[in-house]
Amino acid sequence: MAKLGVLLLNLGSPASTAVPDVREYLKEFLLDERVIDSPPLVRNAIVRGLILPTRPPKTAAAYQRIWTPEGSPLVTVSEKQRDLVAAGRDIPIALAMRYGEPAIAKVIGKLIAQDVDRLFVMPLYPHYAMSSYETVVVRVMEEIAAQKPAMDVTLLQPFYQDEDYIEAMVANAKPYFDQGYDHILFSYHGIPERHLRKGDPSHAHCLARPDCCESCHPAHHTCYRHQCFATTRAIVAKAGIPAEKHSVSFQSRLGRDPWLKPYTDFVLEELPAKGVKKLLVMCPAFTTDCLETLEEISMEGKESFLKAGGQEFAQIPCLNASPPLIKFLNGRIDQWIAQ
Ligand SMILES: C=CC1=C(C)c2cc3[nH]c(cc4nc(cc5[nH]c(cc1n2)c(C)c5CCC(=O)O)C(CCC(=O)O)=C4C)c(C)c3C=C
Ligand SMILES: [Fe+2]
Ligand SMILES: [Fe+2]
Repeated sequence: MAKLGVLLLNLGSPASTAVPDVREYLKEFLLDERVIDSPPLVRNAIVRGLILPTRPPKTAAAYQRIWTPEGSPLVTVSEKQRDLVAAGRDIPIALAMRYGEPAIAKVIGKLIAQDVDRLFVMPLYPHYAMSSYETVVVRVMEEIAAQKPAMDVTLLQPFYQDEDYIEAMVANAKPYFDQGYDHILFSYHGIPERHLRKGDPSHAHCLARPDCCESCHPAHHTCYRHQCFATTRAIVAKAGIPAEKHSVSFQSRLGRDPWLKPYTDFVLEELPAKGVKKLLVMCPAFTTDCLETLEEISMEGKESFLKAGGQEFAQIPCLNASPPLIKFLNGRIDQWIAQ
């Protein structure tokens, strides 16, 4: 009989808000070839020469604004998700982070020490990007190849239009939708446009035309932009959000290269002039609240929207450790067990 185990994964946070810990975290994160995808010498020069000497104090200050007595929201809420999924199950449910702790190598080592030989790997990213889903899966598979190559592994695929995930998103957001709004902004983490083109197997489809993501194409299997639009369409259809009352934007860009547009920070400043006074922001790229939702959107974004003439602003919380998310994860685990 196979011994089953489940591994939940997310991005990870610094060990603390101290500048040296933040620098260490940014070093591991940004030296990842799937995050800054320049040739190694250039990547090293950019990260070690430009980013690490200047960015850590700014990032540390941002983390200080959201840090809780228990630690980073992303990590502590992920631990709650793990504990809730584990409750009532008699198989190991583990949690690891792509960067920082709990580290993938150690967590896989512990699962192997518990004799797990059939593993369900669950990256908690709804969408495929080489800088999120792909890098964590590649890292997990490298570690399994090194520690237990015979492991029987199943991967949870990006669940951007999974009906149960969409149902969870709508259930979680309903109290906010019911309060009324002028506009809902679906703000997704951005990626460089180059990353979309790299992931396009035809090298001719992604971003070749503005509506590339609307037509049928095999590139969409790995097209982050297409998948973000598909999530938005599905939520909008299920919740009955009018076409003229929502839009999509992309946040958190880094560096000077073009990233997916429109940029959330610009959109937040423009919306009040278009008559939007009461705004809801939803961030479906994140299953769990983190620096990018709690600080960049709920603090910085709110401030710039209000400064530009907006009157009411709310960020709809991510699914976090809510019953709808736990139900969704348990549904996928039950499906895998039954296979
Ligand atoms: C939702 C998936 C994510 C994608 C895709 C993604 C791409 C991506 N990110 C950076 C650079 C940074 N991201 C940072 C924080 C951060 N990013 C994600 C998720 C995705 N990133 C999360 C969940 C978080 C928050 C982590 C937390 O501890 O709460 C940061 C750190 C903060 C900062 O200094 O701004 C950086 C840097 C790039 C370059 C990129 C794609 C190429
Ligand atoms: Fe990021
Ligand atoms: Fe596309």
